[in-house]
Amino acid sequence: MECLRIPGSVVPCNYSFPNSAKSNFSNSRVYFAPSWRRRRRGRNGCLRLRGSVLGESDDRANRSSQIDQKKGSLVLGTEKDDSGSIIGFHLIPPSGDVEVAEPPEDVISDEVDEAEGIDGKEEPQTRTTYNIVFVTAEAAPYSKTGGLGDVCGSLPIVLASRGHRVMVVSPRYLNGTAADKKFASVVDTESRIKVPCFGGEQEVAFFHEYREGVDWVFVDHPAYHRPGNPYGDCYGAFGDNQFRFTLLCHAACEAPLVLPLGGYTYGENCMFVINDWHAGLVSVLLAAKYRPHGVYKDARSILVIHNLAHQGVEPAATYKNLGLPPEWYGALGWVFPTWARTHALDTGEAVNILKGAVVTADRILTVSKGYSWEITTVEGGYGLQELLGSRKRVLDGITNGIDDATWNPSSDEHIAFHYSAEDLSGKAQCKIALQKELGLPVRPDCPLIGFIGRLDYQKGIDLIQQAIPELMQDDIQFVMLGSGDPRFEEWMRATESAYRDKFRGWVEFNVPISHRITAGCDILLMPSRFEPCGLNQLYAMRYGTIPVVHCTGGLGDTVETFNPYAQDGNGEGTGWTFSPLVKENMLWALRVAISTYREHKSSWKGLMKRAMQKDFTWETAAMQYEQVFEWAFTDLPYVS
Ligand SMILES: Nc1ncnc2c1ncn2[C@@H]1O[C@H](COP(=O)(O)OP(=O)(O)O[C@H]2O[C@H](CO)[C@@H](O)[C@H](O)[C@H]2O)[C@@H](O)[C@H]1O
Repeated sequence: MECLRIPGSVVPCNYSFPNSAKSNFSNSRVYFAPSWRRRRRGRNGCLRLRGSVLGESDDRANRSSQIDQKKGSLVLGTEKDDSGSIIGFHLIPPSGDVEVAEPPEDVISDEVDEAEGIDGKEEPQTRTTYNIVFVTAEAAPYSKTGGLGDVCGSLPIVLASRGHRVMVVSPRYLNGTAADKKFASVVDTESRIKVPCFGGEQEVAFFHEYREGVDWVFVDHPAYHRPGNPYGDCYGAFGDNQFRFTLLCHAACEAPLVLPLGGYTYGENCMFVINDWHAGLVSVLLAAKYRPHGVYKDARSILVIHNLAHQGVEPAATYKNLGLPPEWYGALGWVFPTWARTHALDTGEAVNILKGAVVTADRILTVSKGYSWEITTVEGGYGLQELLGSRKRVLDGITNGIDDATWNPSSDEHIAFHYSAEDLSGKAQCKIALQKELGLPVRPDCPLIGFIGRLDYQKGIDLIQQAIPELMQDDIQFVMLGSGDPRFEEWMRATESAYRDKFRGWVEFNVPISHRITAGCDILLMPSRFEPCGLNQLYAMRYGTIPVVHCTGGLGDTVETFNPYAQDGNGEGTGWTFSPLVKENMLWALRVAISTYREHKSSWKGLMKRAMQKDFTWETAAMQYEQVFEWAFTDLPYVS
């Protein structure tokens, strides 16, 4: 058996790893390349680079690709054209002091056949592959309170299907309810590390599941085991969230180094995709704790901002708990403006974890193009606008996709009747089924308006509150599903009692009913004050439910206002956007939508079909992510 040795220890002598990490690095081991690697090998045992996001032609099949051992410790796969010129590189994902054995030839052949498909269908392909490590507070189906869970549950799978090696690191939440079953299939890796933070060493464990091509890694610690959701309970946000997510970030930085997943660590050359403030310490740790010791010097980090309103701000005195060198205070240091201080002696000094990530991440992404601009303005920047503006060169926006397996009206397991853009009859039946389920009068021709979302200031619930007395004068039905701010929950219950034959307020986080509302309604209302992307309008369009939205962030980017003059009302638009965000505008847009539904049936059908046919697939977004990965690796990593 031929062995390829990857030389060069990644562990510098002056860097102290926890014991568990040392044991993984101290022995050179011989491994069979795991299945994710075998899948991408050609029959000759060399890595094959197939397909391209850059639009290369089919003659790529003739190009040779081989494993080269470069001077030093880096190993690159090179792609050459017919003349032998090198036209591309990719990093062999794991590095570290390990030996990799080529699997037997027959194993390789089987994997290649499988990858190409018996029917000759090409798998999704990519040109350069990366070791990608998502760090996130939530990932569906294991944990979800909103859109972050959806994104981190779907995008990693699509990137893995495109040839990348992908790990998702998230906490193992147990809250003593049936939701704990979601972690039933994850297993204890028996790998433990000690995290130096909060004045001591915290032992955390790693659990793991390999599912749909992704390594789902769960950080386990007693702080993640308590009633409530990932961030809080009925009394509000947990007081130790800074501690809980500091643990997550430290553990996520160690995971690629210490976990031999499939017998093989991810190694140092990773692309960390860090999501929101909960994961924000990762890029600070890379810059402050690892790179000065020669570790992760070739890794990159991308901060993905799903919601700038939450930044992980705590008193300045907590800085010493974070496990960072004292001289790095400035990266996180934050001073509240005078008006936001509580008393005359309050200096307003704080640590802001998201700010630290904005400073140290190699690139910054928001979840739509529109939002990437908004966060550089006073209105949308939540105090970080100037800093974000100073990083404009590396700031971009990529619109989220939707998971077609979960959100597809022709196969959705939560809805009673299936339908498609070609045959819409099932949608009418879904509407009747929803009216029955909600106990509303069954009236197929009565416009049914829906709202789904967190009951939060962001979502503009107060505007709906203001508009309801007027809206209830119209011949419509309205259903709201949401949980969050107790004042809005109470208002929804009271409104349902006041308008029993027209309004339903379902106070709960309930995924199946969210699918049935998405399928059964005619119109989805989203008067969000700001919306980094918004997924519900994307789901609604996929289900032929017409969105009426405030023109902000991702809502403005994804919903195209209906144009009654284009092709006699049959040409353009997938919904209605309104701006500015005032009750009158919202009511006006809703009423135009309602009259179009009632009086212009063929225009409405056209709207539904165009909305359903819009491309919001993760494949499209994943290709854009790959482009940003490439840019990040082209630039030098952040150093202080
Ligand atoms: N009561 C309930 N029952 C069942 N399901 C419910 C529910 N309330 C909400 N959901 C679900 O949670 C998700 C919410 O996604 P959004 O994108 O609308 O919002 P969120 O503000 O959480 O996400 C943030 O991150 C995402 C992802 O990047 C951005 O799209 C968004 O703009 C940003 O605010 C949807 O899947 C929705 O169906």
